[in-house]
Amino acid sequence: MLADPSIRYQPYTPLNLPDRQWPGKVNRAPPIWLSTDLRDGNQALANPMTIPQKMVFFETLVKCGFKEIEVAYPAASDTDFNFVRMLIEENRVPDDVWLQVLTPAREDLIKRTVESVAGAKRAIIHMYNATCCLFRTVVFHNSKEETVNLAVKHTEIVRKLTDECTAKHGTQFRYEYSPETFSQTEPEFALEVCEAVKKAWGRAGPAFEDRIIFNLPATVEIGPPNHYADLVEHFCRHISEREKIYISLHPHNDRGTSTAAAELGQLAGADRVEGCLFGNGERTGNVDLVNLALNLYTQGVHPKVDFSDIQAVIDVVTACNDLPVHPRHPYAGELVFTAFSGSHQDAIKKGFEAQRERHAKARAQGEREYWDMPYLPIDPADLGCTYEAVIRVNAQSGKGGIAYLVQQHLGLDMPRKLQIAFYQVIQEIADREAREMTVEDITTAFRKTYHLGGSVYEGRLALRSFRISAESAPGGAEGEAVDERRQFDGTILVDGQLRVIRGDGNGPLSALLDALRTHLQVDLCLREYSEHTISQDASAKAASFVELVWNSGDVKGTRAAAESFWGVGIDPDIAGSGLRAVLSAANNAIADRALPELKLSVGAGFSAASGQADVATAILNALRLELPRRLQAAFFEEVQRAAAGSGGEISYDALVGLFRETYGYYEEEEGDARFAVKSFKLEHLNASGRAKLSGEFIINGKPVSLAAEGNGPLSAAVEAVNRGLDGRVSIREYAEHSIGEGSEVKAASYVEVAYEGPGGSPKLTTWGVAIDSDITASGLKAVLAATKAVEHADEAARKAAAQVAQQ
Ligand SMILES: CC(=O)SCCNC(=O)CCNC(=O)[C@H](O)C(C)(C)COP(=O)(O)OP(=O)(O)OC[C@H]1O[C@@H](n2cnc3c(N)ncnc32)[C@H](O)[C@@H]1OP(=O)(O)O
Ligand SMILES: CC(C)C(=O)C(=O)O
Repeated sequence: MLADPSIRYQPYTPLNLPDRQWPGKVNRAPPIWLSTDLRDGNQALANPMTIPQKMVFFETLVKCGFKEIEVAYPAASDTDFNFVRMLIEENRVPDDVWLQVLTPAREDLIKRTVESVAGAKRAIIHMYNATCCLFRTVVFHNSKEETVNLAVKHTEIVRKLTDECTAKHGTQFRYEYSPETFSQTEPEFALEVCEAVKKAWGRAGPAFEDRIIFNLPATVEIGPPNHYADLVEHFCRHISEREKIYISLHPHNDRGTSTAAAELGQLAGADRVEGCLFGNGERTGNVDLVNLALNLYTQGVHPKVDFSDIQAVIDVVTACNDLPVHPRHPYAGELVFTAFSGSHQDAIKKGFEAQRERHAKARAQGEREYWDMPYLPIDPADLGCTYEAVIRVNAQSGKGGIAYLVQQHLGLDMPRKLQIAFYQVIQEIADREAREMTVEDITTAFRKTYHLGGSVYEGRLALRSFRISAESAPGGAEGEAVDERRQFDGTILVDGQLRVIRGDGNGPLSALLDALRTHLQVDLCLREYSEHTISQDASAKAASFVELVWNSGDVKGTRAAAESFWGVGIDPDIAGSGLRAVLSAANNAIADRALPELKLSVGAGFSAASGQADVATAILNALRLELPRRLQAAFFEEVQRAAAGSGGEISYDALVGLFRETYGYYEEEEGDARFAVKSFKLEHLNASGRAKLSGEFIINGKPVSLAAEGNGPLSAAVEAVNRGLDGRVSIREYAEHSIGEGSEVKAASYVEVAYEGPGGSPKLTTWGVAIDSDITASGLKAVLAATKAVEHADEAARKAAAQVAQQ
């Protein structure tokens, strides 16, 4: 580059227009648009468009709503000429669309041009000759006078030929004249040429169809847009019979300011703008009509052309031009609705949230829902774009953007501190891999980090089933509200092995934390908890977020603990989502740390809580039975008794045998069963659930016929059993769950019955356990199994009663 460019380049000559009006004006209506994609755009392509390409492009322009389309330079080539003919002969031009064709001021070429549109309903003949000094002298070797004469003479030819064509074919013509290189032409001379052309045309009138179009090209953009606006205003103010003229702009983009030039030119009085979609055209291109139209749109002015499906337009234009649309191109570029940087993303995320609230309020008050978003001048949805690409994540991104994507794609509103924690996870990946993080990268990292989304992402601890029950805390002065404690009974997978754990606390989460502490020596406490509902289709789910800290050392779970662990849980049930969130955080806390293994034998001196759960775990793994808590306690007593009688220890195999024996639990086929329902009939007697049960049963290996009524099948069974007893049994607790899945699914039932012998003998409670593919049958079998122990007691009671009678 030159040290002093002024030795080579001259500045534009500013126009002296001190009373210029355009700076104080505002564009409040769209101009008449002319697309010259198929002419100026086409002539600038290395490979001009084929007829089929032109046709697709033309149809796209029509679909977008362009009513004036420069379709060809018909004298240039057969392709262009034939394309115009095809449009006309195949009736491809809607009635409200004007075909425009360009010709130089040469008679033979004008003739061919008019011939090309013969038979069209409506056509604009556009003739040009360059008028600036450089072109006059260098290209045409013409004086000013000869330049005027050239324009006048050929305008008269256009007039004559079009008149003839109208007479012969009925085509309605308008005339457009371009003093090419207008912005480099002396302003007074541009006026002089145009006045002469208007006169030669001789039929300009104020009606739309009669107006002559003076197109004022910035053939090469040689000055700033304000200069162009001055030239346009000067022309508009001084041309005679302004009301019979449409002033048209044709800015090129050599200085990169064609959009500004077109906008200021309209303020300066122009009525019409010629350009190309996405700014194709000679050199740096024609002004971009999409840009201009959407600039108006974002000012609340409908441009009267439609880009609601901008991608479809991009697809056609790029295919026909064989040129890409730059990723940063206004409104159309792949990246223009995208923010990578943290502060932009943060503002956009907050903007969306604020806008949602603002719109809801405005809607409720019947007011307009204005778009007012940081960094997004237009709603991408108005152009048929989704919000998917609005926020994209790389090493420049922040927590806000990542949280936005998690919100959009997983429906989770992360609390601020979780956003910070998860941001570290993504930053670490983005830095390490030095690449953009896709939405999938982020959602997968989220699922992995918080063990969310099925077995693939499960951590070392995973919830299988749980039950939360309430019990009143002891104590409390009379009249005081009694605190309810919560009990957690659950089955969790620990490193692939099912374990029964249980704990107590003020609420479900602290009860689970207690269980983790008791059974797995994972001593954590809750620092933060929040939840919200997620609406997915019609079914709402709960999402919970917890922050846990180690409950050890000096800080003992206070906010001072430096290290904390976040967890996320989703479940249809709110308690379930909280419990899952606790396990998710616990997984992050334990990382690789070893957990206490399941004991393979149970001793008589085991602590009640861990011993009962270990026993229950053995039964769960051996028989898939999830024992209710009180049954765990009852069976643990049996186990301790048995262990005491066998040297203080009992193996797991022996323990399973003991369980079967104690609760009459056998999975054999009916023929061998000790407690079986051979057949039963259940009649519902009324709406309140009263039922009549009759059937053939096996009780402790013996066939028995029973029939009785009760409030349901189980109470009817109890009633039937009571007929054969001297004492009475009643159901104290009933629980059930399914085992297996699909057609293999079975019901497991647990029944605790209380027995009261004749003559007020002490109450006895006993459990029965059974499974069956039919849930009623499994309940009945469990009742029958429970009566086994009762029968012994009844027998004893009867003997005792007989002895008393003999005495
Ligand atoms: C700014 C613009 O975009 S203007 C539109 C430009 N578009 C095109 O040129 C595309 C189509 N053009 C063509 O196919 C050819 O140029 C044609 C068919 C029009 C003419 O081809 P040719 O006759 O071979 O002439 P050529 O292409 O060399 O054009 C230059 C001649 O036209 C003259 N000329 C240039 N512009 C004009 C004009 N607007 N009016 C009259 N004559 C003109 C030149 O002075 C030169 O004349 P000369 O040969 O006497 O010196
Ligand atoms: C023919 C004219 C209008 C032209 O294309 C230009 O000046 O750029």
